[in-house]
Amino acid sequence: MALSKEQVLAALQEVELPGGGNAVARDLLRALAVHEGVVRFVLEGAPQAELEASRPKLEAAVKALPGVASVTVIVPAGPPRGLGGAQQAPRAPAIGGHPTPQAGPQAVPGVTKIIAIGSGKGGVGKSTVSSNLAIALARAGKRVGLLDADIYGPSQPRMMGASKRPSSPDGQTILPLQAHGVTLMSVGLMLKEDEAVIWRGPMLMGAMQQMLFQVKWDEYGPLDVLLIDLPPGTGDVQLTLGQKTRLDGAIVVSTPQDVALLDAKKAVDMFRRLNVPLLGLIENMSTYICPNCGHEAHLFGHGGVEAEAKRQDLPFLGALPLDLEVRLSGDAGTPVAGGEGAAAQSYAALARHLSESGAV
Ligand SMILES: Nc1ncnc2c1ncn2[C@@H]1O[C@H](COP(=O)(O)OP(=O)(O)OP(=O)(O)O)[C@@H](O)[C@H]1O
Repeated sequence: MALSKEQVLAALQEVELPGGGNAVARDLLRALAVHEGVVRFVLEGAPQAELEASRPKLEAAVKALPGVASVTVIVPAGPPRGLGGAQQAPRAPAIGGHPTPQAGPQAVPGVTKIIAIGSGKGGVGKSTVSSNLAIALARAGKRVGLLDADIYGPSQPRMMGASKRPSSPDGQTILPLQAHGVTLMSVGLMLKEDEAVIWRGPMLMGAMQQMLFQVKWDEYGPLDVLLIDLPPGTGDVQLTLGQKTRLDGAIVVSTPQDVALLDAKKAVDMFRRLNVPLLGLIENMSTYICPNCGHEAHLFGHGGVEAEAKRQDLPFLGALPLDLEVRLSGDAGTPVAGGEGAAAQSYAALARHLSESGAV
């Protein structure tokens, strides 16, 4: 029988590393390839001296397997790197490795409910709604977590005004931050601000798994709800979440524009296929009131999302106006929901509705 990846992983799991644990459990393996007896992999995510010291033992363990023609173990030069190249604090785990096997969807420890916030199209305000709703729910007395799963364009660190790199006391567990009363984690917190994520599907899946299960979500107390700010569209991240954990609900954000609505319908369809209960649709950037003359304009149309919700027999959760204050406060890291104006009241009403309906 041909040599398999599983056999190689099993052999590597048996090797105790100088720093304790094994390379599989500590997620130090990258790009494992097994082809016609030729085995190659990269060791990454621990101090280089430890990786170098581990290399001969790991090579020997794989060579001892029947059917192995050659083994190449690469230890990249330089300090440990993670998140597609970001320099890491000494013991922080690397993010974005290949996913580890998991038997079906699992609960996230310390979290009662998980609600995903998605959109079909980018730029419709999904992250803005996520951060403001998280704060509004926290103000209403809920214990709230916010996971920025928008891996290619993480905006929650900026919107929530949190930029400290999360720490990891044991090199495995990642401690989330806290901002505006919300427990927060984002891939963006582990990247340099202008660094691009260039990952294939499996790396994304590994990163999502880590974000769910390696982050100590109950660091500041158990959470009533974890909101997940999804990337736009219907791709690997959405699918991984559906496979790795149980989502208790989904909210779809759209602008009233036809192009956005078309994609929002696809997001609705995706959640239905993943068997995630749809809590409803939100129309963002619905109306614009001119601050000078009070004239009401509908820059992206108006009412389209409510009509679509009706057509799909889904709750319509509300229309949020296009408001300069919303953009400015989001850019400043102090979302409007933490203040007292009309926008804050809209979000408070949304939080109340979700609480009263038992969704949160
Ligand atoms: N109701 C609103 N009024 C004014 N500006 C808004 C409103 N909603 C969102 N914005 C602004 O629009 C921009 C895009 O919003 P946001 O990042 O929340 O969208 P997104 O759907 O999460 O985008 P992406 O798909 O790129 O992650 C931001 O600058 C944000 O401040």
